[in-house]
Amino acid sequence: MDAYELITRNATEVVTDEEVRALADDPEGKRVYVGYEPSGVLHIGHMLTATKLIDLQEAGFEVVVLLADVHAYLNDKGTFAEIRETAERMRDQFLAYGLDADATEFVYGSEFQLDEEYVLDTHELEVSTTLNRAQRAMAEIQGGDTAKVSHLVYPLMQALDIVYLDLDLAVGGLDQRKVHMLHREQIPAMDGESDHAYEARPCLHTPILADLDTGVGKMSSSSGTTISMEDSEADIAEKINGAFCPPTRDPESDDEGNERENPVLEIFEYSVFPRFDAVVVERPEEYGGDLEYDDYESLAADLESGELHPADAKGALADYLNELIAPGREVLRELDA
Ligand SMILES: Nc1ncnc2c1ncn2[C@@H]1O[C@H](COP(=O)(O)OP(=O)(O)OP(=O)(O)O)[C@@H](O)[C@H]1O
Ligand SMILES: N[C@@H](Cc1ccc(O)cc1)C(=O)O
Repeated sequence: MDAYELITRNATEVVTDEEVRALADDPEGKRVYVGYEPSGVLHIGHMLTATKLIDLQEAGFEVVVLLADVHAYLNDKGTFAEIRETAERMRDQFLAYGLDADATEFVYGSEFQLDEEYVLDTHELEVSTTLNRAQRAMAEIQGGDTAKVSHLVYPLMQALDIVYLDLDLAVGGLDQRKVHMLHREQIPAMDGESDHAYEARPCLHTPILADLDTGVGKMSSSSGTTISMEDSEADIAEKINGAFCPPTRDPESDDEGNERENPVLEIFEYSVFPRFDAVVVERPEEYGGDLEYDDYESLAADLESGELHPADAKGALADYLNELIAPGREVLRELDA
């Protein structure tokens, strides 16, 4: 796989393709980040972007993980002291998940977001951005139903982080795209207080997983079922066993099932195949024996044709997910001991 393929595999969107191709021509030492509101426990949504960071690390990028403590505070996720404590827990889980400790820089937002130049730059963006624009950027990020003033400052600061961390590429789930678009439009128009380059950076967005039980809407940790590093092997098996996984999809039918995604296949595609060379589905001899897949497409085709039964696919998915999650679970156990 060449650098461009590795950088962009499983990305839903890159902005712009031309800029990302230029990075792929010489990725060594380029800087990329994902920012996370510290929430204590990594869930499968965080893991998707972390998997992309692992790809980028392999391609030669320097990875920055922003533990966005100030942003979590602005999004009403707790007191500042509580947020700082959960950030520390999250850092260890990212390393356990497979990020290379020597090539990953962890930065707290509060390390630079309270500096005078940064604060003045935020104010400059407050002057140049309409209320409507900031609110739209936050639509998929804002916690709670009521927009607060803090929710309007939040996306402006996120747009500025990309400048202050001297990044060459910003990565996030597709829910971050409007903030990234705000970055691309507003930053080049700034006067700016600092020596950083006020230039728009390319962005890469990872997919949003569908709800595990229904395949409709977004998998969410506050409602519905999600997989996290707190889950035991038995929890994972139970959750995956209950997941929506229709055996076949008939494109001609207007049955409701066709509007749903298949979360089991999504997790195979975005979380499992990028981390394992091959996937083995164990089956008793009487049902045809083990199946081995080198790529996602052949597994999906077998599920579609009926060669692979959903129950067998789910069993394998639970095993592979457990393997990915086990080291982080161990870290949590040690922290709580
Ligand atoms: N369904 C999903 N699929 C992929 N990534 C997701 C998903 N949900 C959240 N993320 C990612 O996980 C990170 C945390 O997002 P967020 O706090 O919104 O998730 P959450 O804990 O599920 O929140 P909520 O309970 O409000 O839905 C973000 O980086 C986001 O892009
Ligand atoms: N907006 C991100 C968190 C974040 C904060 C600041 C950033 O610079 C980047 C990302 C989220 O929804 O989780």
